[in-house]
Amino acid sequence: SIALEHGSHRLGKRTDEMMQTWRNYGLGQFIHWGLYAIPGGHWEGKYYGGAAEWIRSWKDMPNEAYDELYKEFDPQNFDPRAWAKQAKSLGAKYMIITTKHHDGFCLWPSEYTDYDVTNSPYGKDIIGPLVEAYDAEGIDVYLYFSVMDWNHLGYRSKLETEEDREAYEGFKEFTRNQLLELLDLYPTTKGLWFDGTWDAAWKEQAAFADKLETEMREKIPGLIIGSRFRPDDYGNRHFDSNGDLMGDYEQGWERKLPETFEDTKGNDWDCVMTVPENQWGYHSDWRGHVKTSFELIEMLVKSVSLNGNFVMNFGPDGQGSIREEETKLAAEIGDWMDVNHEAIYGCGYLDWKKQDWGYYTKNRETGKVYMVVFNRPLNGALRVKTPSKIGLEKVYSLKEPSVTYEPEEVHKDEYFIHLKESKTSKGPVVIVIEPTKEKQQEGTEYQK
Ligand SMILES: C[C@@H]1N[C@@H](C(=O)NCc2ccccc2)[C@H](O)[C@@H]1O
Repeated sequence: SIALEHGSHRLGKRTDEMMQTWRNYGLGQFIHWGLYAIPGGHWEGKYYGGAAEWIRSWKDMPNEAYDELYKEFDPQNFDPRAWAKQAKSLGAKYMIITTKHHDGFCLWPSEYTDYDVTNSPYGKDIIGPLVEAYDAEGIDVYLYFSVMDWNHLGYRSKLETEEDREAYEGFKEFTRNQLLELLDLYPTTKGLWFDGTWDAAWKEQAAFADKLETEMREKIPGLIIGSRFRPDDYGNRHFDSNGDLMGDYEQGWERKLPETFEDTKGNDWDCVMTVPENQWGYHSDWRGHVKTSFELIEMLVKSVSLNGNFVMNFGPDGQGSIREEETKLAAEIGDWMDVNHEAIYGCGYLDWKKQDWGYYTKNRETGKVYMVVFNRPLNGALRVKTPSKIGLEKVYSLKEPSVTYEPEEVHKDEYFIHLKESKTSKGPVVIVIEPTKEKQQEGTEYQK
């Protein structure tokens, strides 16, 4: 292996309480909110086809025009308690809020810049009331922070001249100050979700980032930081030059999902997902495919079945309202979660052979097995192959637990479970198996 000073500092998973809590969330809510919600993907009557939160980089949007938008930020509809209540009914266990996106505008009163909410007509802290409202609903709060900052004069994407390097030192100090300030102001935050760390300039900062990550972890013991923050000695993020995971979980699944357990390398991971194909900030004209609640539930279940968390994105509009499409999805997913959350919370990977009807999840505490059925076989017979000597002690549906199923053994350790579920059931049906205790399959303990 390659000698690294600033590579991964831990092999294997974190096993402490805060990480176990993180591992058992299942479902999270991402919120992308900021000045980009004001133009909402349009400028002077023209439609911007890129991601709405990147509109400042659009050739038809003069930087000067974008940089004046903070003078219009006055979201009178902003209601953090309503947002938190909606997240509760969705069934989200944690929420990630953009404190500062790539444009550099800060939703909290920062001592280190004037480019923040206190200098907008709104004039008040946004992050604090959100943290308070979500804490009150029992939803853990994580802070999204973009290292890339188009507003700061010291920011550089690459370091070419001596002047670049001097300016960038100031930018690094500014970045450190803002991060420590956020942890001081919002000490109940459970972790940081970093973004905008792909620049060559940042990839040269292994030592600085390593020291800063240590400082942040000292400020809030147990703080959870993913693989997208710091580069190793050779500029590698997510996995260091020896292939070991940086940070506490893999943060590489943005708008995509792993297909197999092997794709996850056995690590903890999250998938962050947009409702349209590629809009995080508010865009008033969603084009292309907009995901249905059925598709989002399948992505959620697939994530949990592979030991990941699924984080669904919301992009409130310029006045602070949650758009109706997202409200509708939150209600539909919430209704399904009300009945089936037992197959999500505290659940993870089960090493039984994947079948066509859908996904298995396993409750890490009870060992109960959940069959989440998305593809009902035409003959209604769900095939289940168990590891040898594991039987199906008790089988029932989460929706109607009183109705038990008698599995039909069609081969050794292979059964058919004949679905009785009424065809009208909305969304995937979940069948619960309480496996016999003959012998807990070796190896599944590791998957925890
Ligand atoms: C979570 C999302 N990340 C931001 C983004 O720029 N993603 C595009 C991207 C993703 C991975 C490598 C480079 C660039 C988007 O604006 C969202 O904030």
